[in-house]
Amino acid sequence: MPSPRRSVEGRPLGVSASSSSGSPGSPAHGGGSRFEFQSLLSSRATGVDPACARLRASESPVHCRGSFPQAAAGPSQAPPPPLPEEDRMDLNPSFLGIALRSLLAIDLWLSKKLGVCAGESSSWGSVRPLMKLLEISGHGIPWLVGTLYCLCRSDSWAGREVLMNLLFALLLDLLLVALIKGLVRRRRPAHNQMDMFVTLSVDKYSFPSGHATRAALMSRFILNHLVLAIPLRVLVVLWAFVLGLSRVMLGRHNVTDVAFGFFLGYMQYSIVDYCWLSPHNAPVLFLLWSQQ
Ligand SMILES: CC(C)=CCC/C(C)=C/CC/C(C)=C/CC/C(C)=C/COP(=O)(O)O
Repeated sequence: MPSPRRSVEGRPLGVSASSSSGSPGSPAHGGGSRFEFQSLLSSRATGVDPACARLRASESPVHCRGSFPQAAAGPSQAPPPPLPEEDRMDLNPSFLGIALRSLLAIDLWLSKKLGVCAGESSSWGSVRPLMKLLEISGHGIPWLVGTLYCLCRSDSWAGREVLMNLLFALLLDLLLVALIKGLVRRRRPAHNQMDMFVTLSVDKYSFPSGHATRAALMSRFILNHLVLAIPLRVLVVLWAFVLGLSRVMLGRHNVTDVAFGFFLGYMQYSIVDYCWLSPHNAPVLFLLWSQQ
């Protein structure tokens, strides 16, 4: 980020970045952009912030030197029109802002480092086919088709109940992931090749990872409703973890997309468990199904 003192064009205090190419307000995109200075008095939409006024009047070294004609011109001169909100960058962002930007920077850096199967020519390009096989194992379509098939074949009420809830869980997952992807609209990493097996339109976005939510949701569901030997239980957890990791290795996602995906999938299971469908609370659903 250019130093405010070096790129002074006008007024003291608040900094605004006006760029024609970078993302607005983002210091990460400030390269080549023109930085302007604007009085905090004019950058605040309403009233005068007393702290800013004090700084402007007496404590600003810039102002004291008297090297800025507009600042020195006195209160009678009309303040310049405020820049659009998206062109401004606060000089003293909050601790949360700094923490989030740092997390984002670490996320992007780590995701790029881990994206070793992003292309055939990448350092681990030879394991890309295996990663893509894993991708299919966590895709929504095989899970939906498999559940519907088992539901049709099931001849016990207990089995039907579990499968009905599994179907509900899968549909809830698709809905929530599509909703969040559509709201957040985070682009997939630049190094991703968009060569995925059947996608929905929101799947051009990466936050959260749908494979990670499914991995967490399905593994929790299986561990709670299937009686499995310990090695198989370990395998289920391992599958979920490796599937999440493979999303970053394939370059499909950043680490935070997968981490949040795991969290969301875990929480989705809690919702499904809480709303557990049974012939007692959803008799119509079960009667309809039994007439198929
Ligand atoms: C069969 C029934 C009852 C309903 C069909 C519902 C439906 C719209 C299914 C679509 C399944 C589908 C195409 C899911 C996309 C899965 C996917 C590619 C997710 C992206 O994962 P990500 O980890 O890259 O975010």
